[in-house]
Amino acid sequence: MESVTARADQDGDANCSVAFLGPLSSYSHQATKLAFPDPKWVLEPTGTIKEVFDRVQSASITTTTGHYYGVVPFENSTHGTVTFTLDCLADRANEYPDIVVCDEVYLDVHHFLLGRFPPSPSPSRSPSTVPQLSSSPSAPRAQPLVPLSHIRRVYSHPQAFGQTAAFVGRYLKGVETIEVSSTSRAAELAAADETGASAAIAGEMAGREKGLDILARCIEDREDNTTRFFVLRRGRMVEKKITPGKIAVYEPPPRGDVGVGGGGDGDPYGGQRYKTLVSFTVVHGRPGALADVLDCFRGRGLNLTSINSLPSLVRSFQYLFFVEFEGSRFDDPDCRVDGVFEDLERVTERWRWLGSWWNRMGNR
Ligand SMILES: O=C(O)C(=O)C[C@]1(C(=O)O)C=C[C@@H](O)C=C1
Repeated sequence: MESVTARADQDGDANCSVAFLGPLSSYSHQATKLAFPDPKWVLEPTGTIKEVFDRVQSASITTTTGHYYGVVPFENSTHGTVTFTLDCLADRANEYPDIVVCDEVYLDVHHFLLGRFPPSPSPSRSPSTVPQLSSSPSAPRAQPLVPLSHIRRVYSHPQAFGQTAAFVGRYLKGVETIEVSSTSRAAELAAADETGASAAIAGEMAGREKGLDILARCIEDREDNTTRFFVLRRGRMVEKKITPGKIAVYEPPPRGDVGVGGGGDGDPYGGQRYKTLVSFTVVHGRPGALADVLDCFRGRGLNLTSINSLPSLVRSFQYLFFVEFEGSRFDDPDCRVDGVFEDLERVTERWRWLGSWWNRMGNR
C-alpha cells in the first residue's frame, strides 16, 4: 500500500516511519496520528495487524539512521482483547524476537452506519418509519436516521461488530454481516456497491472520505467505548530510565500528559506511571502453578492491570498467559520489577518481557 506521505524529515532523517492497519481513516490511522502528529513521520498503512509486526521486526533501521514503529489495537473497553494482536505478541513461531511495546494510545471510538440513503421516499429524519428505541438495558443507544429496508449486507471489522451488537441485533436483523480486515476497508466496500444495498460500520472520517451517507450515528453499545492501541518498536535492549517525553530511542510526542502520576501513598516510587507486559507459560498439571506466578506480583507489591490467555498451541487446552502490571524495568529504584523477573525465572516454564512504557490511562 502507498504511504500517507512520502515527505522526508527536513533535517535529513528520512527514515521515520510508522506502520498501522489501513486503509486510511481506520481507527488505527487515527490513533497513529495522535501518537505521531509531526509531519516528519511517514505513516504506512498495511493490510493486516500481522503485517505491522512483520514490518517493525524487519525494519533495518538503527537509532542513527532513523526509526520504525508500528501501531496496533490491543483492547477495547466494550468488546475486549484484539486477538490478532495478542496472537502476534504470543509469537509462537519466534518471528518477532525483537519487538517490544514502547507506548500506548487511548482512542474514543464512535461507530457510524454508513451507506446510501434509501431510494424513496426521500431521506427524512422523521422517525415514523424507523423502529423506536426501547428502554431495556440491552437496547441500542441510537436509532437509524432513515429506514434501512434497502440494506442487504453490512461490512465491518469483527471488533466493530462486537462493539455495536445491540444496534445490529435490533435494526439489522436478517441482514448479512461480513467481516473484513478493518472498518475503513468496510467503508471502501460499501462505497463500491452502486446498488446502495451495502452498508459499513465504520468511523465518520472513513464515511466522509468515501462519500457515504450517514444512516445512523454513534451506534456503539456503550458511550464510553474506547480502544487502547500499543506502539511497537524493535529493540529489546534495556535502557536506563524513562523520562516523560523521552522513552529510550522512542520520543513520544508531547500529548499534554505525563502519565497517571504516581508517588501517591500506595506507591512511593511512582510505579503507576508506567506499565510493563510479560508473557509466560506454567507447568500445566501442577495445581497452583498459575497462582504461584500471580503471588510473585503480590509479593513484590506490583499492581496488575490486565490478564489475558491464549491457547499455547503446544498441546490442546494448555495456555500462554499475558500479565500487564504497573511498573517499569527502566525506572525501578527499589528493584521490584527486576525482582519479579527473577521470580518468573523460577516459577514459570518460560517467560518473556514484552515492553515497559509510559502509562497514558487517565490522560486521554
Ligand atoms: O478497523 C479499524 O478501523 C481498526 O483500526 C481496527 C479496530 C480493532 O481491531 O479493534 C480498531 C479500533 C476499533 O476497536 C475497531 C477496530
